Amino acid sequence: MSFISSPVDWTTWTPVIPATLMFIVKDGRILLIEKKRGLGAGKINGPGGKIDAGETPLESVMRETQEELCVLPINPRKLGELWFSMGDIPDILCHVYRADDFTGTPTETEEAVPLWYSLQSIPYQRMWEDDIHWLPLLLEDKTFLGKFVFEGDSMQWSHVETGVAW
Ligand SMILES: Nc1ncnc2c1[nH]c(=O)n2[C@H]1C[C@H](O)[C@@H](COP(=O)(O)OP(=O)(O)OP(=O)(O)O)O1
Repeated sequence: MSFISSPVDWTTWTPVIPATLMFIVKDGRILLIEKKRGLGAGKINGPGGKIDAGETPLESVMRETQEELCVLPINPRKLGELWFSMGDIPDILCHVYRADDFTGTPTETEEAVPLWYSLQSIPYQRMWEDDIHWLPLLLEDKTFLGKFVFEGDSMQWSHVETGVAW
């Protein structure tokens, strides 16, 4: 089923789970992960995860990137937010960061396999369906707000605006 107008009233939508994503872009390549467990296991994504109680989004994305890949982003900046109405699981608000450098060596952990891709060969077919709607904006250094309605793994509706001030 596809909707022309949103099946969700975003003016009253209330996220349950705050989360983060980090994309490190360096020398014409992007550092992604193959997620080994949890929500989205088997998919390719950026490192990130749920924000712990008492953490800021920035603290969380630094911790998650260190835990999942053993690297620390340098000068991260927030470029986007993703609002996910998920249907069968609690709704997620995800803060999206970009960094252009890092310290450490990307290393496989219990949670993730590090994968470098050239910016011309990002594997969108192995990623969440929404990613192709906003990751190109992040690569252009543009800010964005994406709103997505999912049923299971299937995206039912999407809207992305750019030029958002965070
Ligand atoms: N649709 C979509 N596109 C892109 N990215 C995501 C989604 N849905 C999502 O949930 N995500 C991202 C947001 C988060 O970075 C992860 C989900 O976090 P999760 O792995 O469940 O959180 P952790 O804290 O690492 O997991 P546990 O430690 O609880 O296992 O996916």
